[in-house]
Amino acid sequence: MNPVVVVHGGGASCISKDRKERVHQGIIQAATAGYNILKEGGSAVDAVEGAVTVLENDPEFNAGCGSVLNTNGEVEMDASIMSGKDLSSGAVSAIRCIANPISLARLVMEKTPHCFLTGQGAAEFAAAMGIPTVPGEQLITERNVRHLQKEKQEKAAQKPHQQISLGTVGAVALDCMGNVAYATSTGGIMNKMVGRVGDTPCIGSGGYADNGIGAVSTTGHGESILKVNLARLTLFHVEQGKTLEEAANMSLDYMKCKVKGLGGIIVVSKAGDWAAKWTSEAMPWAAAKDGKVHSGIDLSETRVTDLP
Ligand SMILES: CC(C)C[C@H](NC(=O)C[C@H](N)C(=O)O)C(=O)O
Repeated sequence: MNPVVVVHGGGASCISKDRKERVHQGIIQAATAGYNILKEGGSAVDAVEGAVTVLENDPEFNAGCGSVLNTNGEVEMDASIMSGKDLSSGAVSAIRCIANPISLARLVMEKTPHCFLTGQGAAEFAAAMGIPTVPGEQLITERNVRHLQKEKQEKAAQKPHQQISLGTVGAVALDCMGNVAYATSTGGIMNKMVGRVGDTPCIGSGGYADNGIGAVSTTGHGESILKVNLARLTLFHVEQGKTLEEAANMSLDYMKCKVKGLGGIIVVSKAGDWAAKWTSEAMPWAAAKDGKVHSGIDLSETRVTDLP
């Protein structure tokens, strides 16, 4: 089986030109990291964790360092991961002071009898697993401090505004053994209430993986994604015989019509086909397969480069 990895960097609105270049670099780096793991015989779970870790460590994206701030100016993160082999899943929500929530989600999947840990219990589990804490400020970027201020001012003035380009991250992969997996990680949405949990850690909404069908990772307005179970809905359409593009468009359209929510989807099938679709203004994405990486941010341009 030829391995495939697809990554996304959130459902973005207008990205400035110089930021576009940095976002593009980051997304390619993550796809390459995931692909190299698969090439070296790593599993789909290893690949999605590896790709998402690269993006959590990149301050341009809304996950790990670079996460958006809640209404108190703090970072609270959500993440989940799933193996399509046996549907094993791991999720964490409202996580503070940890560099890589996706690795904690994987530990929940592999080292506990549970699927989902939150708040204090998740923090205690992280400590027990030897995951170091980082000072909260280490995850906060100047850009997000500015954005929170702006968001609060606009809200106070009741100006119509759109959430600016954020950058939730996700990955899907198919490995040489025919296993699929997904991973999604986020700081959530800016100016959210303390304790707000979105779609990202919820299996079926923030992602889904089943070897019999494929794997999906989502981004977008979490409350809308939760209401329609966007990831599982997409795979349902694939199960019904739709192509990946049709399935992604159908579930995104449904979310738009039913709850006026915008978002984006990456999907890989058990056969190794893939698609990236969005109803937000843009979505940074990259797909690595057969030694090449295809990538794009908006509809204006798709690049193809050879993998090193
Ligand atoms: C405004 C939206 C399209 C931006 C998008 N946000 C998420 O994906 C947030 C995540 N699904 C949640 O609700 O917690 C982003 O970060 O790029």
